[in-house]
Amino acid sequence: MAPIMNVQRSDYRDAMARLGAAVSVVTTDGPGGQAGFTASAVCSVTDDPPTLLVCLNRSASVYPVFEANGVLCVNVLAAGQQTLSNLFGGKTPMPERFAGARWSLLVTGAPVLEGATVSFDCRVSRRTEVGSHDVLFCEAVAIRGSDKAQGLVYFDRRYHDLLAA
Ligand SMILES: NC(=O)C1=CN([C@@H]2O[C@H](COP(=O)(O)OP(=O)(O)OC[C@H]3O[C@@H](n4cnc5c(N)ncnc54)[C@H](O)[C@@H]3O)[C@@H](O)[C@H]2O)C=CC1
Ligand SMILES: Cc1cc2nc3c(=O)[nH]c(=O)nc-3n(C[C@H](O)[C@H](O)[C@H](O)COP(=O)(O)O)c2cc1C
Repeated sequence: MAPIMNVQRSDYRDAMARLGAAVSVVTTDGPGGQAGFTASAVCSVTDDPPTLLVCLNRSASVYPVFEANGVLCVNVLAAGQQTLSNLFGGKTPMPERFAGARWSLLVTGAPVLEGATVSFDCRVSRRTEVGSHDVLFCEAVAIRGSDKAQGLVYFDRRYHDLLAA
């Protein structure tokens, strides 16, 4: 493939499709109501204080809800949960999204997904605007993991189960 020098949005998206990533359903609940969306833009920042980041498009219908609540739970999807990724990936009404799985609570009240490989229950400690997105820095106040769940990766615009040997 020839190098691209003047990078357009479509070039960037095609290139990012080559970067395999975990897929999470990020949820919230509180005074702003209940909401959730699918995110691949999730990354560890530092372990002290335990902080990860989530990038959220300001034009997403869920944006004002996350802004109002200030808490969220990053639920990393397991093999076989790609249906949930599509359900939370846009357009579907919120009650329908949550009806697709079973949920519990940890500390903040944000919904914690049953069967996720791991869930990070967080308070949003800082946020910054970059282009179309807000980068939410999220401090983990509780974590719940599953030893049994196998991973799920989004690569080349498709889902791939990540099975341990
Ligand atoms: N960071 C984000 O906001 C992401 C948004 N999406 C959305 O999900 C839908 C389906 O996506 P794909 O099937 O992966 O095809 P696509 O061609 O829209 O995206 C390919 C890749 O580009 C990146 N990307 C897409 N939209 C982006 C955005 N607005 N800001 C920053 N990075 C972006 C992601 O890494 C994505 O996997 C699209 O509507 C897309 O906008 C998907 C992945 C990440
Ligand atoms: C695989 C996948 C990954 C996504 N990653 C992100 C992301 O990291 N950040 C984001 O703002 N939106 C991301 N989206 C899009 C949101 O999930 C979607 O915009 C959100 O559900 C809100 O849609 P709505 O405005 O119809 O409610 C992703 C979608 C898919 C299918």
